[in-house]
Amino acid sequence: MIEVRNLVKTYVTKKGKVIGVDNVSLTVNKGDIFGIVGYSGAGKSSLIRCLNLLEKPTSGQVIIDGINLLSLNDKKLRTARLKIGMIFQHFHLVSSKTVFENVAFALKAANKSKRDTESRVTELLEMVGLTDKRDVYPSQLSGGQKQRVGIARALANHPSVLLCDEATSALDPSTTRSILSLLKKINRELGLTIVLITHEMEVVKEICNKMAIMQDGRVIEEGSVYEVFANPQAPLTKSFIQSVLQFDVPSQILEKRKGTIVKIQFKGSIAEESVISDVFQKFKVKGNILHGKIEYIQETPLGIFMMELNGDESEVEKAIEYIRARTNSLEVIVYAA
Ligand SMILES: Nc1ncnc2c1ncn2[C@@H]1O[C@H](COP(=O)(O)OP(=O)(O)OP(=O)(O)O)[C@@H](O)[C@H]1O
Repeated sequence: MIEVRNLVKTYVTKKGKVIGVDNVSLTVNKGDIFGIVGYSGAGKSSLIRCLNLLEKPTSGQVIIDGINLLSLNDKKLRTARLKIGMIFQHFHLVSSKTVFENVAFALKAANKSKRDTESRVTELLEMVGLTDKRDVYPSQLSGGQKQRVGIARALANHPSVLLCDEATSALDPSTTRSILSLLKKINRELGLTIVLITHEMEVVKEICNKMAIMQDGRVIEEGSVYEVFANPQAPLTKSFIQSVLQFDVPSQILEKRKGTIVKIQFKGSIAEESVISDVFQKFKVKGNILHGKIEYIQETPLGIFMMELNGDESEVEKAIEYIRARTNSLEVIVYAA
């Protein structure tokens, strides 16, 4: 488990103080895949680099598996860091070393014997699907393969936490998916806690169970990925969600409609019920679906529909109340002309 308490990171520059992280407190539970999202400059890198003290916090606490990292001397910190793996956007591999040597290098710090190193690296390369690449150099690998080496190296010392610093931002969409599914597999099979930072909401939607949104060094919203997607509060969160759920009806289309336009969200098992068809049976209203989709987030459905309802005002009103009561989430976008 990771606990971040009142973490502050300020940088002193020639132009004065710059705030990287502004009083952030977070809890990441064991086994979580925790995504931290924000635009460039929001403080994500500063925060994740403070989690293994690559960046020394100005104040606050970072407690990993019960150990306050800021209380450790250099030697103890080096040992504690072996339990915190990290992967990077640009992989950070040593170009003059082979794949095997890059991974083995991580075991040097832990003083492993040659034989233990050989068997551990072999096991790791198998885990990330690179057994046949053990003797090649990084320049002969694709971006996805380089990141797999990075993952193998990060896992070498059996860490309990893996920090991912924009780990898929330099990769194409299909390679991104394969790396994300590898991370998910590692999380599931090894019970590894993963913290990742990204500016891509798609990444969070794909693998995280918890998330936080950062802006100006602060966490402005956090929670389970499903709840944040279904119920975003802050304007920035809403715009991030919009970018991935892409729920837009052109205004020219909306302007032409004569009925009442409603946006309905179906959460969880309600998305599998027949609320909409029931409405048409129960009330004298006609419906016209303008947009609709069901997203699966954390394997739980989230349905979003935009509909035009036509009929007598009182029937439309009853239909709206019925849907509202069943879904808990109906927003009238435009009332009938
Ligand atoms: N070494 C540094 N010296 C001075 N200021 C810094 C340093 N590192 C980060 N900052 C500043 O701290 C703030 C947060 O930057 P940070 O890199 O943590 O954000 P980010 O969300 O990771 O953005 P990006 O994705 O662009 O890296 C920014 O204003 C940035 O300019």
